[in-house]
Amino acid sequence: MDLLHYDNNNNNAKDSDKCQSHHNKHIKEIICGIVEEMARPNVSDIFPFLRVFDIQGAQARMTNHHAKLFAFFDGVIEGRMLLRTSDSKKFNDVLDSLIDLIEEESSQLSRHDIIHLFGDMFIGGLDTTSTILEWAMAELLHNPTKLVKVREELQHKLVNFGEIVEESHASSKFPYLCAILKETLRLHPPAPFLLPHKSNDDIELAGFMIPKGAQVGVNVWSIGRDSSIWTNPDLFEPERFLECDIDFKGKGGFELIPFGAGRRICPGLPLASRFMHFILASLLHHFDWKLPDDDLNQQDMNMDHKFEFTLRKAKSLCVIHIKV
Ligand code: HEM
Repeated sequence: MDLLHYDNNNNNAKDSDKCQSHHNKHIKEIICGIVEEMARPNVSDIFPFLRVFDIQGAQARMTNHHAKLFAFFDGVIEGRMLLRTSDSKKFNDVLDSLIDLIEEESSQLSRHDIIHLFGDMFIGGLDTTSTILEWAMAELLHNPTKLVKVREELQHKLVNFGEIVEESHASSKFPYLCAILKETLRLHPPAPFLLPHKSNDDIELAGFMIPKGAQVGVNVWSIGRDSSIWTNPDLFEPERFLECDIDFKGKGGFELIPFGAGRRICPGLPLASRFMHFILASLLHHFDWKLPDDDLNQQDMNMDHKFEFTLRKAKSLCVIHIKV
């Protein structure tokens, strides 16, 4: 099921694509603005009494970005509702299902809720998912033997046996693909400090006193590279996950928690997990990949991080796809 079609009214495929790509660009710009703002150091986080003065203008800019984002979703919902009444047209995407819910008698969901729900989903899900896929592709191009191995796994299961794989069986059917994503999340967690948490009380943890009200960040990037937990922590070795049942669902151990753990674990985890596996498998199965000529040697690839709110590649990945 699609999340939402922005283009409610276009029957012409070409115009519809154009409109969709215009909206994609617009929404990407807004989300980038929000994510950049979240990453910018703010003196009010250190001296909370300064918050009311908004010295750096962060609050004003953030309010502006959110107003644009909410206006955008409001426009999409408005268009869709009109279309449903005038043409009885339905797209059967998530938006349609949510509108069905608000139209139910005594519904507890409002249009306002949908706007905020989409806000959460897009802010929380867009940059994180695309970043992890970029890193997974970059690691595979940087380690071509692993690229060959995962493509063989997909080829073997999908072509030779023509298998249709149920999502719930993905990890047993494609163990190497799953291991690649775990290894990518270990080395390049999109949210390297999770989201800021705040302690409700004074608490002593591992010998450290965390005072009530302190802001706490969990450095999952560093947990992922801790040599007391992982052998050769800086190497990309998906094989390490084939022999053990470590998962990223925040249950059991805490050595791999790119989505957080416990009560505030990422609510988008099930969706993100499906997206990541499905998109990566599709990219690898349907295309061959190579580096552009001037960057042919995979050892020379720039694999540095850019520490922002999400842990992006310092140099965006540039690759050539060849349809197979
Ligand atoms: C690879 C993809 C993703 C990663 C690595 C990721 C990671 C995270 C992390 C680390 C947190 C904070 C957890 C904490 O505070 O302890 C979080 C929160 C959140 N994520 Fe995700 N996320 C991903 C995809 C998504 C998707 C696809 C959605 C929605 C469709 C989403 C929606 C959210 C929301 C709404 C929150 C805030 C939850 C709260 O305030 O309690 N995320 N995510």
